[in-house]
Amino acid sequence: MKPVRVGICGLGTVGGGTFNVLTRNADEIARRAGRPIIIEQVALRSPNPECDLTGIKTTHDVFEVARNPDIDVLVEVLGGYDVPRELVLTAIANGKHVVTANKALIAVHGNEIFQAAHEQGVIVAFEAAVAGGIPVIKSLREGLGANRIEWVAGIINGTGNYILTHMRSEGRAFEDVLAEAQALGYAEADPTFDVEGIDAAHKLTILASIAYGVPLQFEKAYTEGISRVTFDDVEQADNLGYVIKHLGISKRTEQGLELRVHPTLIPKERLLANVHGVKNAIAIMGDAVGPTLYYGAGAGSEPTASAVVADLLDVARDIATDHHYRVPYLAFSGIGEDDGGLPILPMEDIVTAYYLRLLAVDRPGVLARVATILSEQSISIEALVQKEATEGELVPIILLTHSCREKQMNEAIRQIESMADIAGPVTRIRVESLDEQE
Ligand SMILES: NC(=O)c1ccc[n+]([C@@H]2O[C@H](COP(=O)([O-])OP(=O)(O)OC[C@H]3O[C@@H](n4cnc5c(N)ncnc54)[C@H](O)[C@@H]3O)[C@@H](O)[C@H]2O)c1
Ligand SMILES: N[C@@H](CCO)C(=O)O
Ligand code: NA
Repeated sequence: MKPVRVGICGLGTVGGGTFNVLTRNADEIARRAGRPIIIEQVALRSPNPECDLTGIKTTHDVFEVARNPDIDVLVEVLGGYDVPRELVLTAIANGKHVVTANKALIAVHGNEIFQAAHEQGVIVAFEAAVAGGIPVIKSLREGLGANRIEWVAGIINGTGNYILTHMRSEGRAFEDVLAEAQALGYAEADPTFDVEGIDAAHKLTILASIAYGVPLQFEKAYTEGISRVTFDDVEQADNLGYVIKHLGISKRTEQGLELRVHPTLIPKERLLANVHGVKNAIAIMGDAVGPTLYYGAGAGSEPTASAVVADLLDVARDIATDHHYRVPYLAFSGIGEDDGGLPILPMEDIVTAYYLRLLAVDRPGVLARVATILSEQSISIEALVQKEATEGELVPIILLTHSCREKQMNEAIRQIESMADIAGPVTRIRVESLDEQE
């Protein structure tokens, strides 16, 4: 059987892992694919000490790979938006299949890329782009194909979860743990993508398109990161029986789709609350199957390579199939031009419970006024903790509310922040009690 010839563009964390897994497991992979998958060329800027390139054709020009007539599949593992977009479109125009780990590329330029690929009849596969080594795209797109998906919620940024885990378990500072995650190869080239929630929003955008058959709409995702979560919030949440996790959440409602990424309080006993370090987990609710959970390494060299190589196997198996009969890029037939009657909802319309932390002057009547403001917005309080203050100091007040509309909470926070006896901004962390164990 003719081998499938691969060109790898980028030999960093993921590219290096892909090179090594493909080389090390070549025989096993060939038996699975029914033909050998060989590395024909590697485009790199600098050597990767983990990879032995003896006998491999190399280049510094990634576009040489996209135009190389001896290559069947281009693997894009550079990172970024612009060069990868041009590279992938060039490869597609040259009739090559594409495998990428780049969620920024798919979330922002995916609609255009899939259209071009469809016209050329080539495959674009991106399992590594969401939750690294966890085969969540395949599970959602194929394994859950019978279901109407009700919600998807998960920890989908390894770096962020690594930081929250080590802040909680060791009381370490944010910057210190971030530097460690970067050294381990988990973080994006620009780590603000990890800590400000952008990377998770890219991934959630992709998951929502596959779950509900809507076009990729990254620009409509609500995005909030973990950079403002303090050790005090982590401790307060712990005292109340919760763990703070950074979640991507997309729920189907009667009005449309929620698409939001933010720190979230989760009850300690939930499975998602017990996903630590660089591990990711995604809970998906289907109407037929019920709740399901996918867990594993969300970042790192070989775990991510595991997904890249699995996509190469799919390409090797599907290469001879008429492209009209292949699994569609985003699971639904058509390139996602129609939103199936599911618009993405503005953040003001979502309904959730909240954790609030306020700093108040220790004076009678402050708490009563806060309670009145909340009740005027029809927000009821589930729990309240007021810490002891020493004379003249500000006291932290912690509140847990029942569910309300975000719009009402915005108004309540605006009024609370304008009270003379409240110092500084109110911290707000949303609470989710999604029952993935139901
Ligand atoms: N690191 C992870 O755990 C992980 C997991 C899933 C997905 N991803 C995604 O995989 C992609 C790669 O991430 P990474 O962590 O391997 O990054 P990296 O920085 O370790 O590797 C990227 C490599 O590409 C090279 N490169 C960049 N532009 C180039 C060019 N024009 N020509 C030749 N080489 C070029 C860089 O020199 C570098 O070696 C990104 O899109 C990232 O979001 C990473
Ligand atoms: N920077 C990403 C890599 C995996 O997509 C993360 O930490 O999750
Ligand atoms: Na994956």
